[in-house]
Amino acid sequence: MIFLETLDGNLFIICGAPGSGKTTAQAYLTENLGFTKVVTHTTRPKRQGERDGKDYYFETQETFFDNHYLEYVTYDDNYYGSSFEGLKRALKHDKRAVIVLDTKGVLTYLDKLPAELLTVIFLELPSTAVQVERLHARGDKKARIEQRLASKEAKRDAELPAALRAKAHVLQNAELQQTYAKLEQLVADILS
Ligand SMILES: Nc1nc2c(ncn2[C@@H]2O[C@H](COP(=O)(O)OP(=O)(O)O)[C@@H](O)[C@H]2O)c(=O)[nH]1
Ligand SMILES: Nc1ncnc2c1ncn2[C@@H]1O[C@H](COP(=O)(O)OP(=O)(O)O)[C@@H](O)[C@H]1O
Repeated sequence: MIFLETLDGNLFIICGAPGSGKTTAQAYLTENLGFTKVVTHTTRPKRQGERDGKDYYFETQETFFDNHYLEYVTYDDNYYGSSFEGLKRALKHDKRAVIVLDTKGVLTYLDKLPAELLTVIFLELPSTAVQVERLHARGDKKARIEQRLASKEAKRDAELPAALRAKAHVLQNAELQQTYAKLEQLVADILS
């Protein structure tokens, strides 16, 4: 059993709509700013180029429940969950970790973990047209994009939920270098 009160350090949580740049922002934090990624678990099929244990732990409907979850959700008909072990491992490493969650998961984290541990970033897209363009550019097929954007979870996460307004730092992800600069500034503000 892992006790949540024994966790300390800084956990940055990134949320936002599909294609808002969550994975891109997370990679910037891990590759440039010394963060460790919390790898989460999912039953969704691997996208081209994704690797098991790096992008996600890819699970089947059967193996998904072999893990101990701090929380898990259904998103567009697949399970996604973050394990106690993964979180503890990432924070132990250098006490600066980053996780990508849907907004329901963010609310659970705010409920279960000490507030001083958490920084929440909500990424905003300039427009729906840009969102679709970026999902195409990532290699998602038209039918997949349509299904994903029609899901109730994607619709919910298109805008910052009211319950997160007081806590989330909203970052518009338009021009990428500017987004990176905003991330650097936020990290400097929080960690200094
Ligand atoms: N609550 C929760 N959400 C997760 C977890 N892992 C990923 N997600 C979220 O699941 C959603 C779908 O992720 P993904 O299939 O990678 O699609 P994407 O948003 O298009 O990159 C995103 O909002 C992720 O933030 C998790 O462990 N818990
Ligand atoms: N500011 C940006 N300008 C142009 N392309 C971007 C920008 N941010 C992210 N992308 C690209 O958009 C696609 C979706 O980004 P991704 O990080 O996978 O989003 P998410 O994880 O939120 O679904 C990727 O191909 C990524 O390289």
